Parts: sequence; structure tokens; C-alpha cells
Amino acid sequence: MARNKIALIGAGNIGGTLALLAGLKEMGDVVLFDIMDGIPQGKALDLAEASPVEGFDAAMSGSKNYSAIKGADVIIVTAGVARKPGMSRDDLIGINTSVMKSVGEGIKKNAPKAFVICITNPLDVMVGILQKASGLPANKVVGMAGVLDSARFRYFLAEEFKVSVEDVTAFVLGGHGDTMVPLIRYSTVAGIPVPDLLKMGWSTKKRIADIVQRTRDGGAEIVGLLKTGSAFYAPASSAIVMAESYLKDKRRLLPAAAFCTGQYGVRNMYVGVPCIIGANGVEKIVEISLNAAEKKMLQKSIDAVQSLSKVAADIEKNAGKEAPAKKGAAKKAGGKKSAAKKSSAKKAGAKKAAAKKSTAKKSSAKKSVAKKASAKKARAKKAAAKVAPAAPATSTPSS
Ligand SMILES: NC(=O)c1ccc[n+]([C@@H]2O[C@H](COP(=O)([O-])OP(=O)(O)OC[C@H]3O[C@@H](n4cnc5c(N)ncnc54)[C@H](O)[C@@H]3O)[C@@H](O)[C@H]2O)c1
Ligand SMILES: O=C(O)C[C@H](O)C(=O)O
Repeated sequence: MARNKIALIGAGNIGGTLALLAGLKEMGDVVLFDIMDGIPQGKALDLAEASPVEGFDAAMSGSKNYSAIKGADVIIVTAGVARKPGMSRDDLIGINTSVMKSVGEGIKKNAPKAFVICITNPLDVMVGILQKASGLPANKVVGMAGVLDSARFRYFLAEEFKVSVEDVTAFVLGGHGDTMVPLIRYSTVAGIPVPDLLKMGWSTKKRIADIVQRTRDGGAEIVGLLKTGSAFYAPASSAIVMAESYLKDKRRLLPAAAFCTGQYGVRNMYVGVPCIIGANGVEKIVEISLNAAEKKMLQKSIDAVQSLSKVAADIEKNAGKEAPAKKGAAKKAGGKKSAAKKSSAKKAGAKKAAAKKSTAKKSSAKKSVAKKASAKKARAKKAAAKVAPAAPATSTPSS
């Protein structure tokens, strides 16, 4: 029997890690695709040379031609730009919208039967654009975020309760942004719900509330520490779990950005919901009962994704014209404060940037003013940085 073929579009930090994990797990032959000639080929060769040491059989190849992904069973998309300190995920919408369109076209032409997992941010909106551009049915295109957010929540809870991560289950629903919804009631240690553990004195409401917030800020915490990009090990592990559920028809119940057709009151939009992933892709969206407070939080998150979708629609309309004002656009998307501002790690990153760049920030007593200004500068800097990858990213995919 022929091996599965796994195509990884984007051979950066997550792409490389995905290739390693797919190899170690012998999930199939791996093709890395990237617009940066040499990167996918180099990473593929490096990984192939690790295979005798690790003892896995999987062909590893790299290419900048979309024809290389022909016949792929699973495609995982990480193409695009990652945020840096001072940015929110939403700030990536301009550049990554055009990347999703070109990747979608490449998939449409070369691998229309694949199961596609999108990782590129801002996730919930990007997966929608990718699905449309690829022309694939909605059940075959899904976004990865919920598994990652839930893994963070699980890890923090396991630390708090001093138990194995294996015994902690948790659910995070909603959009992959500041408004995501970690569900305490549906989080357990070996089946014992967290609220019951609180009654048993295992923790306090305040400590769990802090863990919920740390989960929401989980991405920003890593960005603040790395400074040059965002998380990649846990995101790659999370996408691999989804790919395995599809390839092995495991029918795992996982939180993922799925195309809703009325579930949770969401119509024709991708958002993070619990779903079953099996041989037919997203086979079912599971509607769990939510109390009034949970419903309110989820609605807020859905609203944020909806606003950002409108921004993306404007960007698509303006494509080919002058680049839209991304900063203003991202602001429009709910006027949300970035998770970065809330994260202490990110604050540290912003402070550093301010210290480096600004001679005008004299008083350390005016920390909050300095923080705002440095975040603004970082955004402006990022907007400039976006110009560089934008040119090749929007180029027509070669087949
Ligand atoms: N959904 C999530 O939970 C989650 C988690 C982590 C990161 N992310 C997002 O995933 C994306 C990738 O992160 P990363 O750390 O791997 O970034 P990275 O910069 O290391 O890699 C991105 C790669 O995409 C390539 N690329 C750019 N335009 C392309 C195009 N048109 N076609 C093919 N390749 C293209 C770049 O050359 C680069 O190698 C970012 O948008 C990041 O925000 C999402
Ligand atoms: O935070 C980011 O920018 C990357 C990703 O969405 C994450 O949650 O790690």
C-alpha cells in the first residue's frame, strides 16, 4: 500500500516542526513547499538525513513549485507571516489574506481531494478565505487553534493541580484571539470537573481565573519571550493530532475552527467549535450546552471573528488596488485590545522595544504611556516589514 502524502505549505518554524513530527510518526511521505527557494529543499534534506538515526521511513522533499503537492492526502498550511511583540494576530490580516488566496489557488489546481488544515493567523478568518480560494468542500478545510489553546489550558491546569497532563482534559472554544473561551465547566482531571475540584479545595476561583487569562494570552506570552516570531512546537503537535485523526479515521472530538451552518448561532462562518474529525474530514460539529455566562463569552468571540471577516472582505475587494490601511482595519475589527497588552511577557517585550528605539520616553514613571507608544511603533515597524514578504507571497502559484 502506498504511503500517505503530506504536503506542508510554508516551511518556516511550524512547517519544519510539522515535517519532523510527521516523519517521526511515519505518517507518510512529506513535501515541504515554500516561496523561499532553498528553505524547503534544505529542511527536507536535513530531515531525511535524520531518518536513519531516528529510524523512520518517509520520503522528505522540498519545492517551490505547487506541482510537488499533487495528490497530497493532507495539506497543512502555515504560509504567511507571524506576529512579533507589539502586534496582535489581527494585524496580520492584510498580508496573510493575500497569501491564503494564492495558497488556495495552488491547492485547487493540484490537490483538490486533500484534507486541509490551516494554521495561518488570524486563524478563523484565514481558514475561511483559504477554503473559498481552494474551492474544496467546507468539511475538508479546517483551522487549527482550539487544540493548541486547549493544550495550553490543560498544561496550566496540570501544573496547578500537580497531576499528569495526560489526565487533564479541557476545551477552549471561539475565535483564536483575545476573546477565546476556555470552558472551566468542561475541563476535568480524569473526569472530575474543575468546579468540583475547587469544592474539594484543590485550587481557588482566583487562581483558575488567572489560568484562564494566561490561556487567552498564551500566544502573546510566547511571542513576548521569543521576540522574533511565535510559538511553533505546540502548534505543530496540535495540527498533527488533527491530521492523524483524519488519516486514521480516529473520529477524535477536537476543538477546531469549523465551518458552521447554524450551530451555536453561527451561519456560514468558521469559528472554533468542538468537532469530530474522521475520514470524511469534519464529520460533525458537536453542540454542547452552555450556561448564560458561557454563551455571552462565546457570542463576544463570534462577534470579533465576524468583524474581522468584514475587514478581510474589504481587503479582498481592494486587492489589486493600493494596499488597504491595515492598522486601521485591524482596529476596526472590534477595537479590541491586543492580547499582547494584557500579557506580562509581552509587556516586557514592548518595554524593551521602547527602550531601544525611543529617546523621547524619559520617565519610567510614565510606564503606561511608554507601553502604548512602543506598541504603536512596533506595529508601524511591522507594517513596513510586511512589505518585503508581500511581493512573492501574492505571486501566482506555479503549478
Ligand atoms: N493557529 C494557530 O494556533 C497558530 C499558532 C502559531 C502560529 N500561527 C500562525 O502560523 C503562521 C506561520 O507561523 P511560523 O512560525 O511557521 O512562521 P514562519 O515565518 O516561520 O514561516 C512562515 C513561512 O511561510 C512562507 N511563506 C510566506 N508566503 C508564502 C506563500 N505565499 N506561499 C508559501 N509559503 C509562504 C515563508 O517563506 C515562511 O517560510 C503565522 O501566521 C502564525 O501567526 C498560528
Ligand atoms: O500568538 C501567535 O501569534 C501565534 C499563535 O496564534 C499562538 O497562539 O501561539
